[in-house]
Amino acid sequence: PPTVALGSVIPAPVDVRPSGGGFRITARTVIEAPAAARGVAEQLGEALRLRVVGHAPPRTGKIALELGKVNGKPESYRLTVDKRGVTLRSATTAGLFNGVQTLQQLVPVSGPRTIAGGEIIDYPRFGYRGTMLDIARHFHTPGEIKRHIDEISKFKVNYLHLHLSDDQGWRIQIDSRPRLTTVGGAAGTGVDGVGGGFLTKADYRDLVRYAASRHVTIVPEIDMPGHVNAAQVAYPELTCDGVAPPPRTDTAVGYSSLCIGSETTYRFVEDVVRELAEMTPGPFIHIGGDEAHATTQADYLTFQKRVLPLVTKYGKTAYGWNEIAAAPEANVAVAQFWSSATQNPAVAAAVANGTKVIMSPANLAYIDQKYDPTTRLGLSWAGYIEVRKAYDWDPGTHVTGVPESAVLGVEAPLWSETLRSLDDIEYMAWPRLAGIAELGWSPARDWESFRTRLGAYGPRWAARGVDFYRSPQIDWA
Ligand SMILES: CC1=[NH+][C@H]2[C@@H](O1)O[C@H](CO)[C@@H](O)[C@@H]2O
Repeated sequence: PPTVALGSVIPAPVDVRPSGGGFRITARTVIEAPAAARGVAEQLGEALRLRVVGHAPPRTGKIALELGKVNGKPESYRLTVDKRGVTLRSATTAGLFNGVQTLQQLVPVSGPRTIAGGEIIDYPRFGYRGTMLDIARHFHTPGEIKRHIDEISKFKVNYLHLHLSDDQGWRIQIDSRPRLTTVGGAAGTGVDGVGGGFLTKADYRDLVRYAASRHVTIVPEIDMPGHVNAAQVAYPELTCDGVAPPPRTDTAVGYSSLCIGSETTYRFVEDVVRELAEMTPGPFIHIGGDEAHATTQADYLTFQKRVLPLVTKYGKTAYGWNEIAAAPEANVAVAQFWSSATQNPAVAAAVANGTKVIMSPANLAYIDQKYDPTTRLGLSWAGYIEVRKAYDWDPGTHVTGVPESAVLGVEAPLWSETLRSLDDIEYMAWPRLAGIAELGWSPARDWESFRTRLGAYGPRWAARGVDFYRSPQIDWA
C-alpha cells in the first residue's frame, strides 16, 4: 500500500482527488517523454534511477510525461496515477518541472516505491516565489549556490535574488570596472574579515544556466545609492570628496552614499547596469535603494529619477526595496516590501500608480532572523521567527492599499552577516522557506495541514544531508 498520501506535498496542490490503489515503481519502470521534455525527464530519471525513453514498449509500467493543454493557467500540470502507471501533463516544461517536484514527494523515501492512486491538478497563486541570498556580507561559492538552487526548486521556488554588492564587498565581475572585484572582491572583504571572493562573469553565466535548468530565474541586485562602501573603496571618485573611505567588515548600515550630483556616478551606474543586463536573461535588475540614510530625500529622488529609467533602457524591469516607491518613476518598477508595518502610504500611492509589489515583510519573511533567542546564527532586530510565524500570514492581504492584484508574489531574504557555510544557509532556510514557498504557491494556508506535511518531509532533508532546523513546533517523522 502507498505510504505517502496523495496530498502530502509541499506546497499544497490546488486540487487533490485520491482514487485508492496506486502504482508501484520497479526496476523495469521507464520514463517516457517527448524530446521537448527530455531535460525534465532526465532529472526525474536521475532522481528515481529510471531509464528515459521516447516510447515505452507496450504493457510496460511507465511514468509518461506529455506536453499538452491542461487548464491554460501558467505553470499548471495534471498528475494522474493508476495501477498501469503515472501520467504527467502540462502545456509547458515549467509545468512538467513543477509536476516532477510533486511526483518526487509522492515516492516514499524508503521501502516499496508505491505511489498513491488519484489525480492532482495544480497551479500557482503567485508567479513570483522567491528567496534572496546575500553573497556580499559573506561570499558563497557557485557550488554552494547550486546546491541551494537544487533545494529551493524542490518547493517550486522559481526566483533567486542574489545580493551582489554592499558596504563590505562587491561580488560580480564588471569588465569596465575591474577594481570592483580585484579590490571589492578580494580576500578579507566580508563581515569579520572572512568571506571574500566574487563571481566571474563565467561563474554568473553558469549559475544562470544552472538555475534555468531548474526553472529558477536569477535576479541580480546592485544596492544603491546606499550600501556602497566597497565600490567607493575601489573607486574613490564615487565619493563627493574623492577620498576612498576605509574598507568595512562590521555590520553597520546606512553610512554610505554615492555622490548624487556627480555625473561620474551615473556613468558608473550605467556601466554596471549595462553589463549586468547583458548577462542576465531574467526580466529583473534589482537596484537596491534601502537605508540610504546618508542621502537626503531630495537627492534620493534625484538618483531614482536618473537610475530607474536606466534599467528600462537596457530592457529590464527595475526592482528595488520599497523605499524606491517614493519616486514617481517607480510606476514601472517592482517594490520589494521589507517593512514590518502593515501599511505604508508611499507604497500604497505607488501601487495606485502601477507599481507591483513583492512581499518580504522583515518580521515574517526574513529567514536571517533567529528562530528563537537560542538560535546560534542570525540576527534578531525584526523579531524571532519560528516556523509558524513565517507561515501564518497572507501576502495578498498583508499590506493596506496593496491588493492581491498588485502582488507579484513573495520572497524570503537570507542576509549573510552571520552565515559562513552551506550548512548555515540550510539551517536558516529550512523549514521556513518551505512555508513561504507554500504561501506563494497554494490557494490558501492551513497550519495544521502544513505542520503535518512538514513533519513527514523531515526524512527527505535528512536523506539528502540538508542541515535543517528541527523546530519544536513540528512532529518530525
Ligand atoms: C533591505 C534591508 N536592508 C538591511 C535590512 O534589510 O536588514 C538586513 C538584515 O536583516 C540587512 O542585512 C540589510 O542591509
